[in-house]
Amino acid sequence: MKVINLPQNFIDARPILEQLQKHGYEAYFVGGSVRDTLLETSINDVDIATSAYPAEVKNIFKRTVDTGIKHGTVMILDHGQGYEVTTFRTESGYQDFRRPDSVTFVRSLKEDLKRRDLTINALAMDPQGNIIDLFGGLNDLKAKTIKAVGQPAARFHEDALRMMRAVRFVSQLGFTLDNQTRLAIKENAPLLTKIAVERIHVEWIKLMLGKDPQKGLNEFLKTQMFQYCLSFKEHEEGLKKIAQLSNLNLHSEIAVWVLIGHFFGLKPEETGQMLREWKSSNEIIADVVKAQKALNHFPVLNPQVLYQTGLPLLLVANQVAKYENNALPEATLSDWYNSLPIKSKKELQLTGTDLIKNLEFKPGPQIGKTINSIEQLVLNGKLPNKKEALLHYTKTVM
Ligand SMILES: Nc1ccn([C@@H]2O[C@H](COP(=O)(O)OP(=O)(O)OP(=O)(O)O)[C@@H](O)[C@H]2O)c(=O)n1
Ligand SMILES: [Mg+2]
Repeated sequence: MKVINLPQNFIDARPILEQLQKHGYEAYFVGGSVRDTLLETSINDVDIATSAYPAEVKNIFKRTVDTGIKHGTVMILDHGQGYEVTTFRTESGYQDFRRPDSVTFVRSLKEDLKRRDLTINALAMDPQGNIIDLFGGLNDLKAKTIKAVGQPAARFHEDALRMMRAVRFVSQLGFTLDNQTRLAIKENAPLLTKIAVERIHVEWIKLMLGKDPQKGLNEFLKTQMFQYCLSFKEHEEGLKKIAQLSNLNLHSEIAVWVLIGHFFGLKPEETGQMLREWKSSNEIIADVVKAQKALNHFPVLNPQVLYQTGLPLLLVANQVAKYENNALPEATLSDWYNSLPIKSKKELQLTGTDLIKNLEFKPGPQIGKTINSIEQLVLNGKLPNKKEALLHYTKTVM
């Protein structure tokens, strides 16, 4: 099989492969970019694999950087943008179920592809676009099957994260999990506890934002992987409810966690606590907590809630509200928000300095308190947002 119209990323990288070939080595595109090209979806970066050893690669090109030399990866800068080239390799050991004890460079493409996770990820493509399919990847792409290369259990012992990757691809591609692969995941699911939570997190979000998250979630449940992902083990019912939602179609990580917190029956602060275990950033945690708080008010939103949440997070909460039939038309939500007299404190036409200059306030807590009260009055339409009026009110009433 040959890809006729190679995407531009491959064409740009082709001189690197050709130069390796000119020196007598093999060089191929491998991994996700080949898979996605065959699926006719867009690609980002291309991975290049070669029979040349790292020292040999460095001899051929003028400008290289040792980005992962121990694992055989060298970055080549000769052709504008940097390209990572990795020497064919096999691995051995895997005592920690995460990474090999040792990496051995080899000259054979087959040896390299054999230790990759899934058949659809074990395809190679030469610079002319010819596909090299040594493990049935093309067939599985056609049959829409997610299947481990060779013995599934062996692949999962090499890197237990691959079990999550398999189910993530079920969701992302809408493919079906091969039976043997599913069985092996079920047997080896406890190995997930050996994997850094950050890595599981990435796969989990990709799963939830995939094109068929229900399908991915059902496999996540069926294989029992959820039992080994932090507090998910206590929320089988919540996960099942989510897996049964129709048209699950979220657009952001924040929406994913708001939905989860909501269907797990957690209070916003408890969702925040769960996210700390998942090692989310403070920024994401704050946004999720805010959006879930707003969700609890839907579909009745007073100015206070609109103001505190902000439009982007209101729209996120609205996405989740859909699954409780509480959602508002987005235009209505935007209109409500846009008709707020002020969107932030910065827009308030009265500042602490005004109070000091005009009303002889002394620096101290009283200033903040006054500004907060005025902010509330303006927000609720009780006072116009005009400096004169606000000063006058402060002077005569407060
Ligand atoms: N645990 C892993 C991770 C990666 N790979 C191999 O390395 C390639 C590149 O890995 P990565 O970029 O992480 O994944 P992709 O398959 O490219 O998927 P994505 O589109 O998410 O980048 C994969 O296709 C696969 O051949 C693997 O065998 N086992
Ligand atoms: Mg990739």
